[in-house]
Amino acid sequence: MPDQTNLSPADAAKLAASRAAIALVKDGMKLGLGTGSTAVIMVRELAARVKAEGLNLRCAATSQGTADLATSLGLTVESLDQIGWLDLTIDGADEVDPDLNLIKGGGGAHLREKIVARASDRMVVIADPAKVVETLGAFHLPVEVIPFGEQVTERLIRETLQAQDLGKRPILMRKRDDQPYVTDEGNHIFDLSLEAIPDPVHLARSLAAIPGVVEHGLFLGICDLAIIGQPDGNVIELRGEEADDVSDDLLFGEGEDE
Ligand SMILES: O=C(CO)[C@H](O)[C@H](O)COP(=O)(O)O
Repeated sequence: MPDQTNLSPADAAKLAASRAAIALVKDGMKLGLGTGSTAVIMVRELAARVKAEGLNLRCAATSQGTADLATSLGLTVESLDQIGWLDLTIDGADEVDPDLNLIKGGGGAHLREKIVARASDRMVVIADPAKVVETLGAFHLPVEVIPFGEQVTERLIRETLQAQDLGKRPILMRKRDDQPYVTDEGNHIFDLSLEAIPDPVHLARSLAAIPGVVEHGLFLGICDLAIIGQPDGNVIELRGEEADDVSDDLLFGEGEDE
């Protein structure tokens, strides 16, 4: 297992969050495994615990990359439909706000991530402190679109943003090696630079109503608990109503008001 002292502060925080989340795992559970650098640390830690304790788990992965990693480490990975419903999903996030609303999809997996999270009794987010924000939107908002007619879809997204006074900044097609990034489902991603999203519910509803949009990266009311790791190995848990006060401490320092 990695020694916390040899890690960057961000990785040490991700490791602390991962270990705290894995402590919630019980023998016989059906688990959703997230995607991203924090999820990679979590999957490695989980595999080590399964090996050490002989736990019997069934896992559904949120991306092919996570499925490959988990399988290579000896975890039992099945399709979501084979498992049916999950006890717990553990995943990273790009942003977490005081109401536990999230932006996800920095790793391009938010479609499967949202399906898996919604098919879980509990979704726990693991993150380093940089992911905690007061208002969502500084991180670009990923929107997965069907390639057919994607320029029309882009136009409809732009009109939606303009109608909500969010339309002044660019919409970029995500690229890899100068080619459109292709998701596990064969779709493309537009990244919306918005700075701030004052009304995430309104934006989420409008984006979901555009025909070529498959899924956006706003996860609203889905996360039950956010475990924010600290570089010193401690964690801070944000849950439901308490999240407001605790995330103020994370954002502004303990005891300080906004
Ligand atoms: O949503 C995701 C992938 O689609 C990731 O959870 C998110 O991008 C956070 O990634 P990382 O742990 O590498 O910061």
